[in-house]
Amino acid sequence: MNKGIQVNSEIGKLKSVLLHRPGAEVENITPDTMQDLLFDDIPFLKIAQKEHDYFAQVLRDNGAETLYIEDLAVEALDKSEEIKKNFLTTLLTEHGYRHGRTFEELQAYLSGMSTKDMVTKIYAGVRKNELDIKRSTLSDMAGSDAENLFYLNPLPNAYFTRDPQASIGVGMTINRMTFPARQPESLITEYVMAHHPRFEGTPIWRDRNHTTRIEGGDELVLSKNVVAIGVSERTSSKSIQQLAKEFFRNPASTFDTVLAVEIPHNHAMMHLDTVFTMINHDQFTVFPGIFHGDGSINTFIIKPGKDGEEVEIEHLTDLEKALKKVLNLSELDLIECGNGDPIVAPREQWNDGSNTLAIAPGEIVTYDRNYVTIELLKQHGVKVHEILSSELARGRGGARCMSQPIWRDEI
Ligand SMILES: NC(=[NH2+])NCCC[C@H](N)C(=O)O
Repeated sequence: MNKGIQVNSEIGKLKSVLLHRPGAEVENITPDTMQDLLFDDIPFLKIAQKEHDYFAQVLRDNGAETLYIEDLAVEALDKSEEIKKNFLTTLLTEHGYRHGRTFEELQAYLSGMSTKDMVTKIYAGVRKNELDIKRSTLSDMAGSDAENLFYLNPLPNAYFTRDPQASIGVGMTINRMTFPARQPESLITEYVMAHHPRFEGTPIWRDRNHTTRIEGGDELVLSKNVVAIGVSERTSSKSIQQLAKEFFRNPASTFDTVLAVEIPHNHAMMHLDTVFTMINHDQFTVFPGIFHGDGSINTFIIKPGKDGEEVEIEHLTDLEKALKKVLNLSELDLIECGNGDPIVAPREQWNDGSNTLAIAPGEIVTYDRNYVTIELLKQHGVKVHEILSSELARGRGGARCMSQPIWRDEI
């Protein structure tokens, strides 16, 4: 077992990875809550679990240790009664419950369970009909709160373990998530990082106590010194600049370059990794829909500042040029999702055709349904492991989104 974190690339052989097996939370999505819960449909849980187990098996068969974050959370919270209590208090407070009847009843209900059941329940959500709380507050009887059937909403996005945090180098960012539906997920990461013995002493580049937001799907480790970050629906330019400064300042960091890439702000492309992933030293997938009509795109190379400036920023509008520059490459192979076809590319992107998980240089895991992109990848010499995707894809995330590497071999 490797302790701590080692992720100095997107492509080094994958040795350990964090997953979350979709559970009862997925069955707590309804047509009315779907949008707030960031889903476009309701997956069939039994099949989603089968598909997820298959995905995990492919990773194990190829030499990766699979760790389930829900298990690590139980181990971390079981370290002491106090840790468990603080976690619950914070969770409830962040949901807006402060000392008072509901707070106390929820606390009693959840802390009366085994830690495993409690964690499972927190993912699944706590329905109002599970507790018999006699309340006479107006918010329980009128307005939008009264319509909500949950005291604690389900966390159906939790199987996208990529997003609540990001492993970068020897450390992590623990992320302030954009939407309330996902904010509790990074609280779970925070407790795992702080209290699980496996992660003792791990540097935290940026914690979740910020007002500016960032999500792991936007954070790509291109090399030991370069991180690419999407300026997206989920990640703001302010967070990127703050994180860049931390990389340049913190002696535990080896990163001296941040490449910010501005992508369209919409649900189909909520993170950079839905339109751009790294496959090999010089190979990437890219969705052509991110380029402006003239083929340009805003990219910004951020470096440590000189002459008292915080940082130095160079603006380039050519992605290929920017990548060559930061990675010191003379040639680059950008492989277009759906072969750039105006129907196939957006169709396959919608189901994460550009979202690949590299498990070694030139070797990836990706959804089977995106067969046009897969064929093209093979023509470009990429070794492809196809995984099942009927139900998992309904959450708008693919193999990279469903995995948080914590150890990769150096390349
Ligand atoms: N790394 C990713 N692209 N993750 C996809 C997350 C999808 C999820 N439904 C959300 O909207 O948050």
